[in-house]
Amino acid sequence: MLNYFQIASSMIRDIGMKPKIALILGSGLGYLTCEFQNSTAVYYSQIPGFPASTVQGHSGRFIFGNFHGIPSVAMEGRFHFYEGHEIRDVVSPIYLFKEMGIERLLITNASGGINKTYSPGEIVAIRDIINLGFRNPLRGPNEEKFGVRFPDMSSVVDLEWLARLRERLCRDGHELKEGTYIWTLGPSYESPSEIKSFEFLGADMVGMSTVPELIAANHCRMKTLALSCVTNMASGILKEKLSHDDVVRTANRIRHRFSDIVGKALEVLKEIDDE
Ligand SMILES: O=P(O)(O)O[C@@H]1C[C@H](O)[C@@H](CO)O1
Ligand code: HPA
Repeated sequence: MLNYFQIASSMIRDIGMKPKIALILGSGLGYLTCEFQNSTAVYYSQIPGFPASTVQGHSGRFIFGNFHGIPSVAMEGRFHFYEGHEIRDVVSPIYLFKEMGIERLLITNASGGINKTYSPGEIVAIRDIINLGFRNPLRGPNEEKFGVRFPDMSSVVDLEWLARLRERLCRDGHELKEGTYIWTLGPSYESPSEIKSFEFLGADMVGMSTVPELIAANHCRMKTLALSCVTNMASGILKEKLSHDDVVRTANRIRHRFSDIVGKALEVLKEIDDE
């Protein structure tokens, strides 16, 4: 296992800043780091033993900088199980962030909409998850320094942060929908019959990431918000075939709205932390 403490300490020392929040940027959503001020990049390949990112729309680097006045670090490129990584490696950034002293995490992703009230380009907050990947990143010996053997999963996101963001957006005349995200292994998209069965299970969105990250973040008690960009309706709902190029294109198309919501999520966080 990587020595997260050693890596985190040397990164913080070399960069000369201690981030307060970490962001994981999903497919096509890496553009948020353009808004970082005084930024420094650290490529995953510069970190000995760290996994490499292989997916189009995921650059494979950390960006450190000031984001909406908060010292932040963002992952441009996450690790997916389907890339061939071990499940523990998929969540290695979460424990690295924890060792940097970070208590807040904002996860983003691209997903397929199962709930027919959603439409492509809509941003939905994840309220709950279904682990259909049947992989758990906590399998194996428990690292007691991070968390307990059997973590409670009754709320995988920080409900106060979510409620405050919802209120804030409502004041501006926008509704923030909340839904359940189901994780499949990928990399093939789902079949129409799979989507019908996921709907029956209670899922609103489907994707190939995020669930392992939420389990690990919950394990080490990081307060997390998760925003999903519904880039397409899930398989079989509309006539169109699914393609990753379209996923990335839609994520890019809604960049202003996405960046506005993320900005407000950080603003409400400052209010919460100041209280
Ligand atoms: O990293 P995310 O979950 O945003 O990426 C989604 C899931 C697959 O990696 C890819 C499929 O288009 O986009
Ligand atoms: N299915 C799985 N993952 C996805 C999808 C989808 O329809 N869209 C974006 N990521």
